[in-house]
Amino acid sequence: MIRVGIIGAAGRMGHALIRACATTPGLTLAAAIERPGSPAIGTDAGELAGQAKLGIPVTDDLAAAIDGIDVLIDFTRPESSLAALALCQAHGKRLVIGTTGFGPEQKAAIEQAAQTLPIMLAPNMSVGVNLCLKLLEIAAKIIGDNTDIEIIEAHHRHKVDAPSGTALRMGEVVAAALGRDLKQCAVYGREGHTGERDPKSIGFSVIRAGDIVGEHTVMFADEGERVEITHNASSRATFAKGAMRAALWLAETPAGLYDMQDVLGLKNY
Ligand SMILES: NC(=O)c1ccc[n+]([C@@H]2O[C@H](COP(=O)([O-])OP(=O)(O)OC[C@H]3O[C@@H](n4cnc5c(N)ncnc54)[C@H](O)[C@@H]3O)[C@@H](O)[C@H]2O)c1
Ligand SMILES: O=C(O)C1=N[C@H](C(=O)O)CCC1
Repeated sequence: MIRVGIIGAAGRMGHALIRACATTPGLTLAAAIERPGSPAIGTDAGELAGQAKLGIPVTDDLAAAIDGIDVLIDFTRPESSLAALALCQAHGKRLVIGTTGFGPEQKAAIEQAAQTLPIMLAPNMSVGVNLCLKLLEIAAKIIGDNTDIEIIEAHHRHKVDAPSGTALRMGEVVAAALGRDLKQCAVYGREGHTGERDPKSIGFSVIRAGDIVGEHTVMFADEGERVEITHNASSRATFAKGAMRAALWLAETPAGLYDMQDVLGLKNY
């Protein structure tokens, strides 16, 4: 049995992760961690996630819990992920990171830690989104240079980072397939007198509304036709299932920085 720790246990993803862990053969929940001061501290992780009691009380002390786990799953905030990363490094624990919104220095710290630790970092753990990343690579290579590329994403009102990690990854995949640098060609929203569209740009548009779980469309638009690749998530269970798959995979994998394409065996497609 692989012993899983879930940090961010009281969050939207935390609940979905606790439920998924309880029903995944080969995994057992060994620790549920929340931020100090969270009203969830001391509650039973199973009950917190709306399920039967699991006998695992939610704690704010990852340092005390870490020796009892094999893989930590983190869906929190970048600063918290980095603090958890430092503890995982100190204790040699594998880490699945679903948190989004990392800056360049934070990404560099994760890359550095992955030299000695197995880490899986992915902004979206659904199979469907990872299939879309492959489709985007193909579409970009075939029609990307002749079309206007726009990425549109929509998420719930509580999301704190924009564009979504998934939208940014989609932009990176498309830019790489076209030999462009996303830092140079990305346009984040438009307002006022913008001038005509730069044909080499990749545009991003963001919607935050209600309880939208996660929607992404990449548009390749020409005169007379356009191709759209769309993924709509209707439940967080799809991300949680991917995280469980990643934990099982990472438990058998040597040090390195991996993404969901590695877990799903999509790298060489
Ligand atoms: N990779 C994916 O497939 C995927 C899917 C969904 C969400 N996400 C990302 O996961 C993250 C969390 O999303 P969410 O909707 O669950 O957010 P949320 O705000 O509902 O949950 C985050 C939880 O982390 C907890 N937290 C914050 N700081 C902490 C700390 N220092 N120690 C322990 N716990 C701490 C918060 O109290 C909260 O309960 C976001 O970055 C989001 O973009 C990724
Ligand atoms: O709910 C969120 O927050 C999500 N964030 C991820 C992202 O930023 O791409 C994935 C989908 C849900």
